[in-house]
Amino acid sequence: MTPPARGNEPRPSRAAARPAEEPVREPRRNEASQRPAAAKAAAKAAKPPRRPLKLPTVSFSGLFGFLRDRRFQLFLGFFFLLGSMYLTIAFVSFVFTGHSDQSVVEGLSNTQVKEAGQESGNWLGLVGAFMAQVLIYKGFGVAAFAVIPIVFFLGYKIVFRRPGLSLSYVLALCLFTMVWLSVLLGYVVLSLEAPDGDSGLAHSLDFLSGGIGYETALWLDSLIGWGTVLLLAFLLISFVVFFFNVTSLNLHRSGLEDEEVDYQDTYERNGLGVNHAANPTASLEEEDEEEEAAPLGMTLRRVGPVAAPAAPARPQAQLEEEEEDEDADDEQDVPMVATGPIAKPALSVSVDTTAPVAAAVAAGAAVVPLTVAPAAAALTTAAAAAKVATTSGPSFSIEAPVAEPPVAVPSRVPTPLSLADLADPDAPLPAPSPTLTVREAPTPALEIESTPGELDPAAGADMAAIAEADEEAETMPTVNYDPTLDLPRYQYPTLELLNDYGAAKAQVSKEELEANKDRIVETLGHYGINIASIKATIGPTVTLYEIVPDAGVRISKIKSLEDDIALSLAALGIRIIAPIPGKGTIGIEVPNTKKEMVSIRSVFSTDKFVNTEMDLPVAFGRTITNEVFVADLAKMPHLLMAGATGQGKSVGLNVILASLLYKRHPSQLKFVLVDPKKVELSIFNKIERHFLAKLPDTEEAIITDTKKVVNTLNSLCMEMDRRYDLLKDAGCRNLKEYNRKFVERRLNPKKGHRFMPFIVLVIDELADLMMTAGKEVETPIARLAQLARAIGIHLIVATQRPSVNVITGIIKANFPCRISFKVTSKIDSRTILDTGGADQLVGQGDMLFSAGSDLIRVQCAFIDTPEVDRLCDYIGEQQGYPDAYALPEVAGEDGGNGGGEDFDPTDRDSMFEEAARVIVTHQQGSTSLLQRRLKLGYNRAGRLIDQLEHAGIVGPFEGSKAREVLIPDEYSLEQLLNNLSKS
Ligand SMILES: Nc1ncnc2c1ncn2[C@@H]1O[C@H](COP(=O)(O)OP(=O)(O)OP(=O)(O)O)[C@@H](O)[C@H]1O
Repeated sequence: MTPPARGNEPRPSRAAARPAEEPVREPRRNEASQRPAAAKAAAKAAKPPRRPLKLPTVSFSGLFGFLRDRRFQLFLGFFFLLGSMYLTIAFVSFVFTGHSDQSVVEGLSNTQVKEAGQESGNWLGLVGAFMAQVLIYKGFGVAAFAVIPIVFFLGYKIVFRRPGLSLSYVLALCLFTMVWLSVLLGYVVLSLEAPDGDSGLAHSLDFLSGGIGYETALWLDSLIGWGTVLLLAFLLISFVVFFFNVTSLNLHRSGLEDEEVDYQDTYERNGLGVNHAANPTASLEEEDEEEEAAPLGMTLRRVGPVAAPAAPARPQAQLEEEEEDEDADDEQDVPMVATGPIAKPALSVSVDTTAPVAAAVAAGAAVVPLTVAPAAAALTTAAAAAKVATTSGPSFSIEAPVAEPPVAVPSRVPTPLSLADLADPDAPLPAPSPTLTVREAPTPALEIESTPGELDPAAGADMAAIAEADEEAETMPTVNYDPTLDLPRYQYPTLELLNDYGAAKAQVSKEELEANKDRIVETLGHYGINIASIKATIGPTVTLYEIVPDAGVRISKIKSLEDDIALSLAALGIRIIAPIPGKGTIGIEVPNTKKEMVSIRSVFSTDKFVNTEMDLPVAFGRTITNEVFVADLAKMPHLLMAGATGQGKSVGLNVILASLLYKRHPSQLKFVLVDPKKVELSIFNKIERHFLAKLPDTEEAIITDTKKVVNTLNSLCMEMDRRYDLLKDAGCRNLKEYNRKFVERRLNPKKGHRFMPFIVLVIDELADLMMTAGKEVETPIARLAQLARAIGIHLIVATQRPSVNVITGIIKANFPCRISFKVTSKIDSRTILDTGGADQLVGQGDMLFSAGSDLIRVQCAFIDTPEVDRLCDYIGEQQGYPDAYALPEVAGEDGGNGGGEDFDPTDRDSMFEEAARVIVTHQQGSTSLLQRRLKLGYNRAGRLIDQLEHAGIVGPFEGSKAREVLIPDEYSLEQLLNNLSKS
């Protein structure tokens, strides 16, 4: 259902139209008119019939071509602006002079204009009096003032070309207000009338409603009587519901819903009409028609070079070709699109500091809704808790944070301890020393070293390109491009799609805590290790006991007792952290007897996730201190996941995908899903036209066949190659900078530039691929992992078998961020994390997240298959792109990037030789150079570069640098081309 591209419209170019007009030029007509009629007739008979082709072409664009003339637009725009002023003055004047002018206007047919004008009292003369009379007195009463903003807005839009409210938005609002208000006032006036049909007051007020308002009210009154009031109320409510897209009457809306409203607002500000309800059946053509029908200067969504909303998934080549067809001055005429939400930079990992407040609150009051007032209550409760802590007995104390910000608090009970219980002065206090402190304090924010992938400026800096890009910047329009306008009605998923498990139940009793503490103290005591103090922090899966040993005790001694302590506690999954980094204490993680399930909804509803400014935020779950753990995939920049079968990998992958689907618009993110197991990711098929990318001419977007995986990986390498070329051309160091520049319209789509979405490649089972395709997949994965960070391609690779022949050295070296669910042996744990510990996890989503030196234990959130299903249905049922996002085509079965010997010369592009000459003349092996010089689309230029590589004209891809040109001069090239054609 691709709508006709702009460039394909049967619109004659100016050059083509001119010769067609020549036969009817003035001089000939004059000559002809001077001849006698008979001679004229003879000449006419003798003249060969005029060829139909010579007739001037009559087309819409030809007829209304003057509308594109900026001078005419300005003329019209100022006409409206001044017109609105004129109306304002005339209307205000009517308030004072309307009564006296009434007879003048009504008697116009019998009076001379000059006379009538002299009689008229309106400040703007007879015309002013007439307009006010028609619009106010006969029309809509005072509500007719609503015409003024319409006229003003029309002029403003045409003159200033500013993005913002759309005309349809203002029209709908003003017209509704005008009609509704005049009928309401009509009804009021009617009600004030005496039953005998007249009343002085009503008569003096009847200008309020105007004739139309009064007559309509009268008609309604005779039809439905008092029901008129109800009808008006109903109309008002309906209008508000549709106009402001009210979907919920819940005043205590979660943050995520609020955010949707923000997006909505953005759309409205962007001039996208008023009804944003998802309309899965609305075709893209319809949208285009709407735009075409909009009056001059109001086609805000016709964003020219790139925004063509109806064909967003079109390959860039097509876009470019369309653009080539545009008139040269089209660029100036391109109407603007308002700024939309752009991904902002963010820290890579953050921790939800609300959790401790939640914990404290939850301990005192079980459920705290997501409103500000309860958050304040949280503070009060937390303060009370702190007070309790200071007054508690010497052998058992509780710390609770006081100064937490009043933020949204998740409705859950993160810790089983009841402050009320513990504050009870009569409660029996445990005797043994040392003191156990149950701590619900925040841990310091976890930060992964920010390693934004950047092109080496020295290697890639092409100063000429940068200068050129800057030069372009000056000539391009300054209004911003909004990629989300591709699918303006897209609704972000809501929390309602996810299961609500309610507030979690208390899992760890005070007795359990005390018993564990006693056993730890006792066990260590057996080995002569005395403890100064011990604190417990309760998490969803494990409780962390933090020990401060007596002075002089060696840490390595405690570490060596790990197994003994585990034995004496009779618990699996004990992990000893000695020392806890940055704290100088020793941590012993003991699994809780009853685990708490962390629902995805409870994680997604937190302030941390809702308000995150990360580019690709992933809410993994909760740390052992109950804090929500959100990390930025864009900063990781790739992720390796391992875990024995049944330990939560698939759920973990779904959590990652769901997080990204909740936070990104389809125009900003694409997934390439590789699922050798064939069943794990198939559920995401439904969002193919929104979020998936695939090779052209392939049926399924989710790749299950190894051969296709190789092609897809090679295609991604090509995409990476092209993106690097574009970045270099734009003088940008990473995707973010590039997209910012593009959004600001400082990059020219005619030169191949485009808005680039993030691409996330997910491989669900690497072991399978490595066994069947080995090096063929290892090499492109490693290349992508090494180089793709700066250009927004991120990899998530999962495997059941973290053995060294699957996670090879080269793969591992390029995945600094790793996640391990429970694995079966310490060796596996070392393979994936470079340290033990993953073998000690308790399963069911218990995981270790490693980012460089940090190792964080997280209980992965749980998302069930029906939830994923609902999420995908919700997105899939909305209007999407015509097809999945097209990855570059790869030349042959082997992917086109390698296999030089198998190259088939007959496959060469018809522009091969020309491309070779361009490359050799400029001594620059770049795809974008070919695009510019030969006016080619992306795919074709990319293919040409591959063919040139096969032919030995350019060297292999070198990341940020341009490819090396292997032929020194044109003479050598001609010889080579001769040889090639002979062979
Ligand atoms: N975060 C979690 N919270 C609670 N339970 C979980 C969690 N993750 C997984 N589980 C439980 O473990 C089961 C297995 O999880 P999952 O299917 O993700 O394992 P897997 O590692 O992908 O296994 P395989 O590799 O065989 O596909 C789930 O059905 C669920 O019952």
